[in-house]
Amino acid sequence: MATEPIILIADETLSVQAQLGEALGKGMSLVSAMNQEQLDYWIDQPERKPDLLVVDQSFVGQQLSRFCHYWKHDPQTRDIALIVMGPDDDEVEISSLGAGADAYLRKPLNSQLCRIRITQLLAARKELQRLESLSVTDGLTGIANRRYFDDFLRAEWLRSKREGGNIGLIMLDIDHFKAFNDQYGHLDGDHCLRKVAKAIKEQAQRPRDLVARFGGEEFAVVLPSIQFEGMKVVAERIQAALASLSIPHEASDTSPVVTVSMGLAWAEPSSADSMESLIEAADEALYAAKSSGRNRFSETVDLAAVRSLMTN
Ligand SMILES: Nc1nc2c(ncn2[C@@H]2O[C@H](COP(=O)(O)OP(=O)(O)OP(=O)(O)O)[C@@H](O)[C@H]2O)c(=O)[nH]1
Repeated sequence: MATEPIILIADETLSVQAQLGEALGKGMSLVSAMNQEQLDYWIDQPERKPDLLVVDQSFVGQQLSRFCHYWKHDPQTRDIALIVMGPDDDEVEISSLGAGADAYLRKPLNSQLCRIRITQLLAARKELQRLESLSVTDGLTGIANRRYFDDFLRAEWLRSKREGGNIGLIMLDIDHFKAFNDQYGHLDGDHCLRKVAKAIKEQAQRPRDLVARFGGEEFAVVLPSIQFEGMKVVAERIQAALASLSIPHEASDTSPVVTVSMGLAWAEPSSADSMESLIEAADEALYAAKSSGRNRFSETVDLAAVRSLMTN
């Protein structure tokens, strides 16, 4: 996949597109929109959206400050940096910046200034993304952390509720991990956690799946839009992946290699259920898998039973 930043230029004149192309040179991918339809096309790209939009004031006309305001608030576009090009006019510049544009370029364009502004904005954006990614990543395993898991599950829960979809959750816990640490030491314990995290992540392959470290030696897999039978397939794949990892665990009385126990829960979110009830259901199932011998998965599908447990 191309890692070059994508700059979207929305301007009805070809000469501006050409000037910016020349000014920016290599190392950036330039795409253009000559009308609103083409702009929408680029913004709707599910895989790779532009990193920066450079839009001419006349492209949006009288609606400039409204456009900037929406751009910075709409979840679809707010992460795309915004530069407005317009006349040599303080008022237009002030209203663009005041409404949320990240920078303003006066026409006729000065190529050097364009390059500097765009490069600076992209660098600042990259740094912000780096910091954001650190705050949602587990330092030891490199997968999502608990904070990200909470936000992600909440968003998916609300989405499923809105769209009448469903959502699956698998909670996993490494078997006899205390004994593993005692036998091999904490450094090997950390190494084992990294390998297990990677193996689990490789089994949740759909773009909207999430694997997170829930805490300690516990992991969570969120599977949006899945049928319950599909969850079992993922759980079986995880078991097989752990078996082929084959990390020795001499202190385990379950298996000579590291294994995991899993709890599966599935819901079609309704107003009667909460996200917490789904976590509770998966936890209950995990507990059942541990009590019935470990290295297996259990299912708690009945959210109603869990609901009554929580309210009593
Ligand atoms: N090395 C290492 N160990 C951790 C980390 N986080 C949690 N642990 C250890 O994980 C162990 C969890 O132990 P328990 O909760 O008793 O569970 P268990 O030994 O896995 O037993 P069962 O879950 O019943 O199979 C504890 O010894 C923790 O210290 C970590 O980041 N690194």
